[in-house]
Amino acid sequence: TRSSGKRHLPPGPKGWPIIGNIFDVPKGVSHITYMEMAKTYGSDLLYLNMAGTSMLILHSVEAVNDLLVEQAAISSDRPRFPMVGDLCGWNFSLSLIPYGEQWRASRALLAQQLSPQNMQTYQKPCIEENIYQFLNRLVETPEELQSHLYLLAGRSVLSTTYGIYPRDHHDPYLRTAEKATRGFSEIALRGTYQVDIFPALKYVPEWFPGARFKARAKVEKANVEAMICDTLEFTRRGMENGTVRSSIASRLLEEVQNDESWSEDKHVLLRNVLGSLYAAGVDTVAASIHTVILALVLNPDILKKGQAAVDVVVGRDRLPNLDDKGSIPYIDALVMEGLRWRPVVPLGMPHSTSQENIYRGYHIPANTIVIGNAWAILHNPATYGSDVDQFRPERFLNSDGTLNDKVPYPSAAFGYGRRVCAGKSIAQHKLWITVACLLACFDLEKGVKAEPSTEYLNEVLSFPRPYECTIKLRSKEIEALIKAMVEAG
Ligand code: HEM
Repeated sequence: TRSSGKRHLPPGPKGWPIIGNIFDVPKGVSHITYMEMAKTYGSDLLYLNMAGTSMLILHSVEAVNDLLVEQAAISSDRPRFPMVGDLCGWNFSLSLIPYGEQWRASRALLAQQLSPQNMQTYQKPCIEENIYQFLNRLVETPEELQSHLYLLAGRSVLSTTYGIYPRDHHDPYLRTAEKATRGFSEIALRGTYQVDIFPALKYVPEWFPGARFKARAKVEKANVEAMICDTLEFTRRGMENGTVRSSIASRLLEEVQNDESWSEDKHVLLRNVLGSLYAAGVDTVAASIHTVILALVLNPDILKKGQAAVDVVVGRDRLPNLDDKGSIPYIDALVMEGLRWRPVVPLGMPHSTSQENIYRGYHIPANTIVIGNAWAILHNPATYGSDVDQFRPERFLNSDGTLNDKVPYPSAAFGYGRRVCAGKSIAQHKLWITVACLLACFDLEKGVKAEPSTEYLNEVLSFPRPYECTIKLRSKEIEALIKAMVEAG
């Protein structure tokens, strides 16, 4: 066992002086590498020293529950991100802000807006309208599945958050938000920037040789500011001249008008919370849906079962809506299996400890980065069966087709403890209605040119490499139903 002074650290490779284990860990995200490394130490805890920063990777539900849920009071901070946070300006974002008063106030604002009551009144009609538009686009240009999916996910966040309803990919608000978010993904990829390993570099001036990262950061910062400010300004102006539809922003701004204790600080808080949602809630949702579509294309028998399950409940005279959620367990099983089989954030978001701790006799220093390896948890044969690498929704079902509550929900896909995904419920609704509607309307088949690749790109998020598939309407009547829903919306 290694030690820090006299105290024992959890198991992990020995490492070099100063740089520690930097070279033991490949560039990019590496959930499988960590899982394999943990196995070689026969431990669900894996400790690495990243040039002086302690990192602890958890590989079991037990360790995650003990450290990130039970001890959330000391493990809900975030590490600092010198490049993406300090220099590119993402520190405002709810996903990155330190654990404290501002974080608490932000989560409270969202919890209130995303409450079940608000979900029924405000989010549900908006989510449904977006999905029917998406189906209509798929009827017209099925070969553009990928870009329709991103438009669906982006439009859905912009409309529920700000009342912005982009018509197409050229919408300026959509483009600005996409640009900022793409920048985030490129920059946050571990190992891309030296300043993340040696934070003192952030003080070197822009003209200094090798400081090109500072020029990049300036451009990114401008994109981020445009994303969070222009959108809220759209809602504010729209409210003044009565042209904007209700949204999370408009309802919160209305509250402000009646709140005498409202201050500039609270306004900034509101802007920042809302500005956090696009980056957190677009690619995650699009990638999760993409995974289920890939699985359906690869498994025609599962597609058929899903279609039959929807048809029995919904019939052929209407499209599914969110009131059907709860009565088609096969769709729940499909969505859960997608989240389990290929979790979008396989290593979750890193937490950080705010004080030192002893766990199972091991010393865990203050400011240790704690990562829950969702992939390892969701691919544990003891929980999900020996065929964990297969896509098999039936694992979540009893033989009579009802949900089997003995098989745990793949909650690791949404993170842990107090920092658990703030959009978990809204995301579950979006995934459910999208999968139900796709099955009701289309036959999804392999493309003619090539077998779909099952390869995933593991960047900040994990998503399928684009694949070819054929999307055909199940009948002419369904096209009429889709058109009618779009016109009604
Ligand atoms: C399938 C879709 C989604 C997945 C798999 C997902 C997953 C995650 C994960 C793993 C985290 C980190 C949790 C942790 O630190 O332990 C997270 C955080 C977060 N998610 Fe999601 N998410 C999804 C969709 C959404 C949506 C639609 C929204 C909002 C509209 C959203 C908003 C957030 C926010 C604001 C945070 C930061 C929470 C904090 O740090 O306190 N997410 N999400």
